[in-house]
Amino acid sequence: MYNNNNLSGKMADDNQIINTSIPVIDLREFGGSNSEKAYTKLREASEEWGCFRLINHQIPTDLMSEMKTVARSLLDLPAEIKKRNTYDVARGRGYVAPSPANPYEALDLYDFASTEALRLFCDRLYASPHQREIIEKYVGAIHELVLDIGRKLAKSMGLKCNIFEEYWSCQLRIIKYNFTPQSVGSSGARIHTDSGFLTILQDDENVGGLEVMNKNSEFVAVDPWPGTLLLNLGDVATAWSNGRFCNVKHRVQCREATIRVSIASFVWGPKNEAVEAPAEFVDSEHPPLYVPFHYEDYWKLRLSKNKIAGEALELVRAER
Ligand SMILES: O=C(O)CCC(=O)C(=O)O
Ligand SMILES: [Fe+2]
Repeated sequence: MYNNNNLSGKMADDNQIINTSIPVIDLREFGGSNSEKAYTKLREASEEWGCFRLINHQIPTDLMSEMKTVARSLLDLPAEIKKRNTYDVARGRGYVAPSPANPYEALDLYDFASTEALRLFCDRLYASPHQREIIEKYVGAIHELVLDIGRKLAKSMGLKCNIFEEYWSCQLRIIKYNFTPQSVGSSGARIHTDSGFLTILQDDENVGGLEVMNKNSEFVAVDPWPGTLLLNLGDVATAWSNGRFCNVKHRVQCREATIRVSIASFVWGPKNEAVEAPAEFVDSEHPPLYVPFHYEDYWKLRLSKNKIAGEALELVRAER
């Protein structure tokens, strides 16, 4: 997640966009005759890119489009109502308002697996019974997918556990970019890595602009692909895997003067435990790269140092 206060502005450099595609992971290939290949592909995508398109997943297409409609209508509510979206007043988390310099606005549902958090989010925004039902179904389906991906990622690395078995903090964020003719060519979300382990992104089905960085530090455009999801790995994934998983750098560029809506489901970190590489990833050739840390402490550190593109991991490096 990036610093909400400083998202926009033209990019200083004029990075070239590369015309290749990010890896595609087909969930139907797991368990069938291509299963072994599918796990290898998943591991390679996670190590080399830290992101991939997920196709043939179990979130129904209808639910995805209904959720998009709900997201749009909540983001279209009057500002006074959207401002009621707070879950942590002390830290200022909740509704992010757009400003002339910043075309981005967002509503947050922290802890989407909690019925109480869901109820509060809906109550504060005066969501209709239908909207509540859709949000509840959507976060339920995303939660199932998170668990499935946690099992598959672990298996792809030769582990038997489910990474997200313990209680992990998670957050649903619905985002609207109010792109105007003046914002074309500028940045809607500046370059960042996500601070947690995993992000499941339902990007806009029509409006592009999302770009991810490959291993050669080139930006690759992530074109819309309706019905699919984009999975990103963040800083916690890099720390947990003892440096094997890539925390993908990405940004959103304004390509056209239109509204862009995306829905991000973040899986941040274990609630009650430190982020630490499993013993299987550590040996004399692979000493621990990072000290164990609690996600919330890392999040605060990242924000206070304004290091949002993965650099904050240097601050939790183990001594050599
Ligand atoms: O809106 C998007 O497509 C990406 C959003 C994003 O990267 C984030 O919220 O961390
Ligand atoms: Fe992101």
